[in-house]
Amino acid sequence: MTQDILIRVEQLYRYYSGHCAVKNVSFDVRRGEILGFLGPNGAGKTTTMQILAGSLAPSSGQVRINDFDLLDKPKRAKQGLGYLPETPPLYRELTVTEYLAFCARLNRIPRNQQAGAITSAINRCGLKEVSKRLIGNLSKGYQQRVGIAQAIIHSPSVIILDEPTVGLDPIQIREIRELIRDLAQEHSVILSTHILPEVQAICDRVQIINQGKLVLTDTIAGLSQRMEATSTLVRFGAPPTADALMSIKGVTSVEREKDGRFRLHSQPDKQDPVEELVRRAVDEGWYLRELTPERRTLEEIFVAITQTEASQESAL
Ligand SMILES: Nc1ncnc2c1ncn2[C@@H]1O[C@H](COP(=O)(O)OP(=O)(O)OP(=O)(O)O)[C@@H](O)[C@H]1O
Repeated sequence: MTQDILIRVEQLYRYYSGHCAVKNVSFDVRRGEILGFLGPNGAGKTTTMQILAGSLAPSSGQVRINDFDLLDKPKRAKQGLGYLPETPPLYRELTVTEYLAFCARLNRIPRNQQAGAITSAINRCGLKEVSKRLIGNLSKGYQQRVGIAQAIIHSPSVIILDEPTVGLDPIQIREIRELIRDLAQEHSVILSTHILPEVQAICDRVQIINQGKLVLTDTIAGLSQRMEATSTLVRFGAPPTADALMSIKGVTSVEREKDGRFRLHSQPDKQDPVEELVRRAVDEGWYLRELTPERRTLEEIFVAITQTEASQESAL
C-alpha cells in the first residue's frame, strides 16, 4: 500500500440474516482528498461506514487503515480514523470540555497531551464560546460540531462523517460544510450522504452506492462532464419545420414545446449540433432568438445510473 493510500477496502460484503446490504465493495481513500460516498436511503452507506470504523464486522473482505488490517490490528488501525456516526454519540449532561476530556481518554491520548488535544479540537470546530456549556442545551448545529470535535481529537489521518448535515438549518449546513472543508486541509474525509449538491460543493471525488453495490466512481470534474448538456432549447422568429431541425448533424430527436420553442436532443459524446444550428439559422433566415443548453442535473445522472443498474439486475 503506497503512503498516499490511507484506507484500502477490498471485496467487502455484509449480510444481515440473508439480506446482502454490502456487495463486493472495494475502494481506496487517498491522502488529502474528500471522498463523497453517495447513495439513497438503505443503499448500504452506514453499514460500510460502520465496518470502516470498526464498529461492525464485515461478513467478508478486508479493510486496511494506514496499512494496518482492521481485523488483525484493530487498535493500530482505529488510531488512524475518526468517526462521526449518523447519530453523534454525545452525553447531553456533560459540558463540551468534560465530554471531549472523556473522548481524549477513550482514544488513549497520553495524559500530558490531553489538554492540548481538547483545546485544539475546540478551536478547530469553533466551540470556544460554548466550551463550558452543557451539550444538551446547545443547538443542533453546535452539537454536530461537538460530534466532529470528538472525531478529530486524536488527530486521525482520515475522518468519516455520516450524514453530517441532516436535520440542520440552511445556515448551520453552510457552516458545517465550511468546517469540513477546513478540516480537509489536515485530514482526508469520507463524507457519506444522500445529498447530491453536498458532494458537488465539498468533495474531490465521488462514489455512488446503490443496493449495496458501487455503481460509479469518478472525480467531481468527471461527474460535471457527465452532466454536460444533452439537450438545447431554441426559439426562432421564423421557425423551421421539425424535419429541418432533425437534418442538423448531431440532433437525435426534436420536441416542440407548447410555447413554440423546440428542444433538440443530442448525445454528449457525439457531434455537438449547436454550430450547424446557428449557421443554418442565419443562412436560412430562421431568426434565432434563444439558445439555452440544458445541463443534466446530478439527480438525473444519479437516477440514470441507478435505474440502469436496476434494469440490468432484473434482466439477469
Ligand atoms: N441491523 C440491521 N439488521 C437488518 N438489516 C439492516 C440492519 N442495518 C441495516 N440493514 C439493512 O441494510 C440495508 C443498508 O442499510 P444502511 O443503513 O447501511 O443504508 P444507508 O445507505 O446508510 O441508508 P440510510 O441513509 O437510510 O441510513 C438496508 O436495506 C437496511 O434495511
